[in-house]
Amino acid sequence: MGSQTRVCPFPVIDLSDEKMKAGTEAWVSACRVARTGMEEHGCFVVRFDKVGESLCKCVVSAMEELFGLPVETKAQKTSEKLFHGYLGQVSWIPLYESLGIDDPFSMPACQHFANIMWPQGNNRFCERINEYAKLMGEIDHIAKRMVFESYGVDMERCKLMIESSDYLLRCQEYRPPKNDEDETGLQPHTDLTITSIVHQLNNLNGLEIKASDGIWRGVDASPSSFVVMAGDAFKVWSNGRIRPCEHRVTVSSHVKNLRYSTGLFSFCSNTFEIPQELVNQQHPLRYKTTFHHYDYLHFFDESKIKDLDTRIQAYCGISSNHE
Ligand SMILES: O=C(O)CCC(=O)C(=O)O
Ligand SMILES: [Fe+2]
Repeated sequence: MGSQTRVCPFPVIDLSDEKMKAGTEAWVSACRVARTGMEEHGCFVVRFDKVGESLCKCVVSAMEELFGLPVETKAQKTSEKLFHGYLGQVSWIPLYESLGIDDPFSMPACQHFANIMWPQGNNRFCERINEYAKLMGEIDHIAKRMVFESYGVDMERCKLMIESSDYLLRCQEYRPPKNDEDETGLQPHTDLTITSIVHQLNNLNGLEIKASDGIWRGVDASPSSFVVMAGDAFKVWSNGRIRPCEHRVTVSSHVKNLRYSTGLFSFCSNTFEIPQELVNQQHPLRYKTTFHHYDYLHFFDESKIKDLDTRIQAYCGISSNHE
């Protein structure tokens, strides 16, 4: 499974390419690829070799150590923010377990998390997670710069969005299905984030994305392959141009190992405004200009509206132009 190579069905940007520097031709064309990927499929794939196999292996062992803890210990990571705490032992997604590490670029924040899991602390865990999260952060920042640039939105606004973002590293473990158990790891959904950077950490496939033609397609796992997905908030930011990425996880019953994946999720810590550059005659303003991200999470939690467009429209839509 994991080592099969197929042609990637989604646009790919090679960040390991030396020529990929702001201002170069390669960069300008990558910006276009990023935007097209976001508008058509809600995602693009980046090749990024800075994480590398050895850090990947270290993070996998950190995950094994973390998820090997008793459920009561893991359940101590709670959060008032939706999907930021421990999620596991859920009847409709029995294969899935996850834990969120808030503010993972900060070493003290990683230590705060580790102290909940290991009262005596766990420096090795913190160092690995912190190093890994910061590298994923680089991908997040580059991806956002590319999208902003391709829309001609002022780079200062991009900086502001990055600076006013809260990051969460969600660590996920999926066990293989038993006997005739269903292979569903996670049901189809879009993330509530601005962007989510997803990494299939231990080389086991499972992530599937609904492409623009409506067909579910898998993304091959590799240590250097990361999927940049648009979440609901990015659709609002783009005044409806970006399509949030619809994805799901399927865990093959042929594989006997646990599957580990991570997601670097970004949320706006307060409010953002839809850039003026994205509003014109062809694209009249579709949403209230100011978007309050945590309020949206709260709205989702209360309303439980599953359909993405209905939920965005109900939360901040201003016209009757449904898609
Ligand atoms: O495990 C994966 O590959 C994706 C996880 C995911 O979609 C999520 O946590 O929202
Ligand atoms: Fe997701």
